[in-house]
Amino acid sequence: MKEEQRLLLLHSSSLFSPPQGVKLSYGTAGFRADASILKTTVHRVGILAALRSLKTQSAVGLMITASHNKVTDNGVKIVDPSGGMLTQEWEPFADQLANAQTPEAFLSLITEFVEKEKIPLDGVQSAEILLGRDTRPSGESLLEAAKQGISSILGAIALDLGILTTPQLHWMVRARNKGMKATEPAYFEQISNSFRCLVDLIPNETKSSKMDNTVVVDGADGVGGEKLEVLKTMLTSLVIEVRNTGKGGGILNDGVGADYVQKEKVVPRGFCSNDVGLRCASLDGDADRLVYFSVPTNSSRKIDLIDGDKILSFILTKKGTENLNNNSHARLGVIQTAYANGASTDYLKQLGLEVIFTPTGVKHLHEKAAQFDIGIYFEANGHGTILFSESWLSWLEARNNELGFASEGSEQQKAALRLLSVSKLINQAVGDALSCLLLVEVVLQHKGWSIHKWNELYQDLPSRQLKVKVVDRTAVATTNAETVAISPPGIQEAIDAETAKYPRGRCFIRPSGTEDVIRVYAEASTQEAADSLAGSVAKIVDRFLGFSSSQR
Ligand SMILES: CC(=O)N[C@H]1[C@@H](OP(=O)(O)O)O[C@H](CO)[C@@H](O)[C@@H]1O
Ligand SMILES: [Mg+2]
Repeated sequence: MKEEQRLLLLHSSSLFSPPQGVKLSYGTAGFRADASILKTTVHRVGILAALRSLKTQSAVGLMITASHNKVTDNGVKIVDPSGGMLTQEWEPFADQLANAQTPEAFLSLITEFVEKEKIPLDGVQSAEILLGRDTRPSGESLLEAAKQGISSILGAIALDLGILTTPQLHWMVRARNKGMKATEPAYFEQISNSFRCLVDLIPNETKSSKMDNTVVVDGADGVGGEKLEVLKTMLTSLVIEVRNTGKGGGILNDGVGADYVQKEKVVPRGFCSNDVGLRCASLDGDADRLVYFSVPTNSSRKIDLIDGDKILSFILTKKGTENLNNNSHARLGVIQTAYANGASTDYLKQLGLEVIFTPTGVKHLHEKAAQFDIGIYFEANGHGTILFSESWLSWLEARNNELGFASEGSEQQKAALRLLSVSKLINQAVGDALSCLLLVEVVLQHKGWSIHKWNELYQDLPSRQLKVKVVDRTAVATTNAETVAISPPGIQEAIDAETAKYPRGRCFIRPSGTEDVIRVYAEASTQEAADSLAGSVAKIVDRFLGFSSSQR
């Protein structure tokens, strides 16, 4: 490393000191913590992003968001050149960098890594980092820290793209590296155009059905609501009413948003019993999750929830998957996590599909989905997308041209055109609530289905999720796609013994990667049973790891 570069890094990192007594970890989706302690971490991630860009000789992204977490939290993550999450191979290095205690220790970690990875840190090659942030008030100053980090790498350029949804930034990084326009207007144009194509391809029989084409969306008082207000003006044949746009003084994710709606199963702020019969949807704080809901008659605050599992199950109909199999021999992959409702997995298996399970977090699901011609993944919380492999898309393009030549307007050609449009509508870089919303809406219009018909696709098994605060959540280690706890010793046996008491009981625990808690998930044949199983297992967690046990 050049002396000039060494001094620059030393000087820059001496301006930021790491928080004391905190061990930071890259986690499920980057570093997250109370925003007040994150400046140094973000500065260091700026440097890391520049190194990643130099290593890959491509543009990378840096997003400042804490998604569904409370407004006072924030976070930072890197978007790899493909538009996906930072390669998991670099996560241990990210952890080391974030936890280095002195500028000298920080510099020596970088020197060693740059040598090992053969990163051209010579000031000749340039790095390019696209920056985005959500609407959190702490975002602006954290972004400045990221810029300072980036500017301490010679020849690195930061492009500040302002306030964006997380999926928009992922989309733009991917577009940039493919030589396409990487701007917000280009993003809106692509998704609204492909939506229009799909609407044009709706069969006449259902086009004339009396389906309500209005959807009411809870924007979580975050960036998604703001962006949806722009997108909705570019659409025909769909009316979007946005509530909780962030403009009315509501607090981000506070009693609103996809995480709240999915976990609490009650109406978000801004919705009430007058909304009976409406098709409603909810985005999370950075608009990468989408769930739907409706307000049943005579409800106090309870909702009928349509989660990510039901979005996935509804997109994959029997007829559609058979057609794919027979006409294109596409290898179809369906990916879920242990949080998927058991009834959804049963439903998908009944369609003859093989379901693959990965650990929680899009980085795992996405990686698996990318191994198929068409890989579809959703987390129960509404984060998911459909990936199309480049080679299968080329085949489809050729097939479409061939069909157009032989029999323009045939059903087969329409099917090919539909899939091509879906591949442009649905974000190929990461799960995206805005593009998913448009896909769901056009599929509903295509089928002529109401939200109630959709909800009846199968009946969810009652479930309950709880969080338990413990002394050290890293004491829990899991295996088998997080369904079995291998430490602390004896805890899994205790969970199994409890679960065995409940018909259709299923329960697992894992440390959250975004919050300082252990998550408990329980499913059973009745809501009371699911609540009781989750409660008993939460007590087991507390007994093995809780504050009370630490005092003993
Ligand atoms: C149970 C749950 O919903 N977990 C979420 C949550 O991760 P945790 O590691 O469970 O905190 O946030 C992740 C990022 O948004 C998301 O990918 C994941 O599904
Ligand atoms: Mg999110």
